[in-house]
Amino acid sequence: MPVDLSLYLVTDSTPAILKGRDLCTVVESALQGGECCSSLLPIIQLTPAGVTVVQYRDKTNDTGVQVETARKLHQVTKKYKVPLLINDRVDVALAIGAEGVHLGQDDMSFMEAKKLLPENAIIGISTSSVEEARKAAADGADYIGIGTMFATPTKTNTKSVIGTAGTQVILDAIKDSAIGTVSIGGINHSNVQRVLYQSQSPKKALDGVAIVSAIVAADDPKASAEQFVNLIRNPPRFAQASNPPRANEAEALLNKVPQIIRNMVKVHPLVHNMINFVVSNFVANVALSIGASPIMSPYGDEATDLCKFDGALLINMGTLTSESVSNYLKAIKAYNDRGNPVVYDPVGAAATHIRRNAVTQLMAGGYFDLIKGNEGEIRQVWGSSAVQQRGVDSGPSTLDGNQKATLARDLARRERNVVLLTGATDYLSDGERVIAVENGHPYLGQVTGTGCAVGTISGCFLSAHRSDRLLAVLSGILMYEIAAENAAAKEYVRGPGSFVPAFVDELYAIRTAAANGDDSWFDGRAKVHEELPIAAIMALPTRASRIRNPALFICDIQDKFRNGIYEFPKLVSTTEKMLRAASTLQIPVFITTQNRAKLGKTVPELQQHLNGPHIRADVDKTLFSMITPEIEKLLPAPDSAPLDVVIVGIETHICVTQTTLDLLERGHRVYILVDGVSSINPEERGIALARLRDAGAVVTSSESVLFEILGDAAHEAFRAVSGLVKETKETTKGALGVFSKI
Ligand SMILES: Cc1ncc(COP(=O)(O)OP(=O)(O)O)c(N)n1
Ligand SMILES: Cc1ncsc1CCOP(=O)(O)O
Repeated sequence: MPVDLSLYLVTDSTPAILKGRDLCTVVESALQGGECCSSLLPIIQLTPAGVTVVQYRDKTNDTGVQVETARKLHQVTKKYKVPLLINDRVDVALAIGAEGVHLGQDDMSFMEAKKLLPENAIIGISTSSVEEARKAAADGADYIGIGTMFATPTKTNTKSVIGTAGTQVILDAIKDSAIGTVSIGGINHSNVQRVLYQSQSPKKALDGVAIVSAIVAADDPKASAEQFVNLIRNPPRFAQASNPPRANEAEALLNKVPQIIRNMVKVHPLVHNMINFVVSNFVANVALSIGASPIMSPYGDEATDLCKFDGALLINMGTLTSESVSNYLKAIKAYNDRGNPVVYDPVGAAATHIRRNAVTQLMAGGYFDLIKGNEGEIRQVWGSSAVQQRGVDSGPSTLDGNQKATLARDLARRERNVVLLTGATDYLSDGERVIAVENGHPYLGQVTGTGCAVGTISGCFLSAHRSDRLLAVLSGILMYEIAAENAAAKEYVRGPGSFVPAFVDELYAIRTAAANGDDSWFDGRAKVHEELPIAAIMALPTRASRIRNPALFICDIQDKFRNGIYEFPKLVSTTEKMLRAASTLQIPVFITTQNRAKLGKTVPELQQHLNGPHIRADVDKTLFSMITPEIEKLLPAPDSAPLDVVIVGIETHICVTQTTLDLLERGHRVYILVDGVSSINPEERGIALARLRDAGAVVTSSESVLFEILGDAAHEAFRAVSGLVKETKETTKGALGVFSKI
């Protein structure tokens, strides 16, 4: 049955939220938030007019009180012609004749509830992953509650906090279904528009938001509901229409750049820098030299006044302190509320635990018009689990140009903003267009602050040119990088030291030329082209880091191969050790055989270890890859919980290779045990392992993996596993002796 989910009120009877008030009175007040229109509408409204659904969620009272309260609430909701759903309790819903129920993953199944409830009852299901959402849609649920959007004190036992990015993935996965969708968790007046805007996938958007505390705990629930209705009806102020690429996009953009620079100089924008202390002075001088007005203020409360100058805010977390994040969040809110541009430079994003957390908090806490960073930083923001960053440098590059372009494009698409991935070539994308810029000079990499200044410059251009953010940032980078080339070409510039003053002079020279309407400095100088990204960043190899979610894959260790495969018994002994450890640690095991009828079963030495609940599959196949449809069905979706697949078996260059590539392609991480894989020709091993390492797999040893899974000598299985390692030390040595020479 269709249900208007736009403003979905979930009740809470805990004293901290209800504050001694009567629940029915609070709910009635919230329902009055749309009273002007609701009496004209049928019981299931199709236009948002105040609270559109109420869910009675009571975790404290016993059944008798719940039935009594639900009955009273139903009187109220009926008056406002709004459906009442009961959380968890089908029996309570039946007792009072409620319009439906909301069920969690651990509650009565959809099918059972469907059997018990009347034909037209509304049934909603909580989901936090793609599989749960797909299942609810396939079962025929009326809507899904997707969450938890943001961590919230109202429900602390939530399975996962998925944010707008996770919600978007779920919406995308069910884009072909008509099922209703509502987001829940930590949603309030200041983030509701962003939740709706940033969660949207190209083909499916949220139908509404479910709110507990922001309405039930509000001093004035009616005013709160009214405010939600207004916010839900309008896009956030920072929302922008997309600019789909046209033919010759780079050329079309370049034609506009001089004009954009002239305009920026004329506007003389203010740029509010919350920037690291190392580069503050240099960056302020750069901003002045291009004709902007910099102010450096790390004090979040000051932003409420500063944002009124309608300039841009730069968040550069280069010298993070314990107070930085809360100050940033205040400032971001002030600029977001006003619709003024915010630039995020996640300096050193992957370097430390504190910085990684700061990235998570800031990404959840506000909207950034531009995210600018090097490869390591942008990968961290994207959510790669294994970024290596030493200090603030990018760390070793793992992506080629095309992959960088794809990363920038996909992050911009996901966040619905603009992303600049900096490096010798800069990749700039708004989620549709990707522009590669090859201007600049190596001296820029030798002077502290030159990267940070790009964030500030971008802010200046974003605030002066609002209609096309990609064009604004492109103009800023070109002004900056051409000035660097001009400075480095001066005969008195001998290195980074003499480069700095020359660079500031050249920025000033371009600014002066632009102010005089002279664009000759730009003629033929831009080294810019359009980059066509590959399919999707999901296809990028996910480099493995720490093993967190292990699974053991045993590939085709069958009798018929015994005589042909190089050092077969040693591979079997490694596999036996891994199977025994998997049983102790209850690691899920997936086994395949290739054409069992012809090539025989998994070898007898391993058979005794192939029982138990952790043995998830034992599949015969003709495919070379182990990722058969049967096994694929059993794997978790990588966006919810990528596996750390430890693989052993044969042949390295055929079935092991194809399994590894399939797993990487699906976003899982793969660890190939050098002492557990073999081929008929030993030379094939080295070639295949090198290829798979390039593709993103980790080539390692059985013992190393076992200790990594344990992680701590205090692990309850430590004694058992270390005992096993000791017991098998001779066979391990033998296997390494032959297999480690790759
Ligand atoms: C609309 C909506 N979505 C999700 C939930 C959470 O339900 P559940 O997972 O069953 O957790 P509890 O509410 O039982 O704590 C919900 N209630 N409503
Ligand atoms: C019931 C529930 N399920 C996931 S989060 C949540 C509580 C949401 O409460 P609030 O709107 O106060 O953050």
